[in-house]
Amino acid sequence: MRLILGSASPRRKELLAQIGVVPDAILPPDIDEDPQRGELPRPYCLRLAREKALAVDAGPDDVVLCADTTVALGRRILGKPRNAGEAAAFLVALGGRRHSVITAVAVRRGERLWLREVVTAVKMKRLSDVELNAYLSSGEWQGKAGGYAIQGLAGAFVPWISGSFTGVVGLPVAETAALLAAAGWPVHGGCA
Ligand SMILES: Cc1cn([C@H]2C[C@H](O)[C@@H](COP(=O)(O)OP(=O)(O)OP(=O)(O)O)O2)c(=O)[nH]c1=O
Repeated sequence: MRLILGSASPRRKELLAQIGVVPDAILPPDIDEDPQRGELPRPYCLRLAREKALAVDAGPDDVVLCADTTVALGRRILGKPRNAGEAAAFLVALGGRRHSVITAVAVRRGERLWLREVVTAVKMKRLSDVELNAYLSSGEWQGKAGGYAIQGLAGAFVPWISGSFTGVVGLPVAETAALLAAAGWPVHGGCA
């Protein structure tokens, strides 16, 4: 039995390491991340996590772990911005409001699949032009859903969250540990 992390995200690898889990292999899946017409954020996020887990080439006894993080502003899905202009538009839309960050985690072993979503409410303050421009110049928005990373400079813009901090960063570790255990992968809370 091997543990395969199906993710190109360095954050997910680090968050797994935080709970003492080290994958045997990292095989990022390549799937189409475009939302379907009219698709809502939560079903979208669950669908992507599932599709990622199914796209990883693994043996029948291997445990595959994948996740997807989606920022939802009401019914709107904010994915990874394609450029700085789109990141700016996302941050302006998020400023002064509450939004949700959904992370869906999928664990697969052979034909069996365990799926779980974790939704966290996040409040972002309204950014001044100086803050917005400094953040865009930092480049930290790149590759991040919603165009920000709470674990970096944007932490200064987030006065409040309700839910899972690790879920916002990309992998809710408590729920992930439970899913891995359900699939038969031993997680010992740091004693692995
Ligand atoms: C909101 C938020 C997102 N993110 C990141 C987590 C995810 O890596 C990314 C959302 O993109 P995802 O599509 O979930 O993941 P990914 O493309 O980085 O990696 P893979 O599909 O191979 O697993 O946004 C943060 O790091 N901090 C945050 O505060």
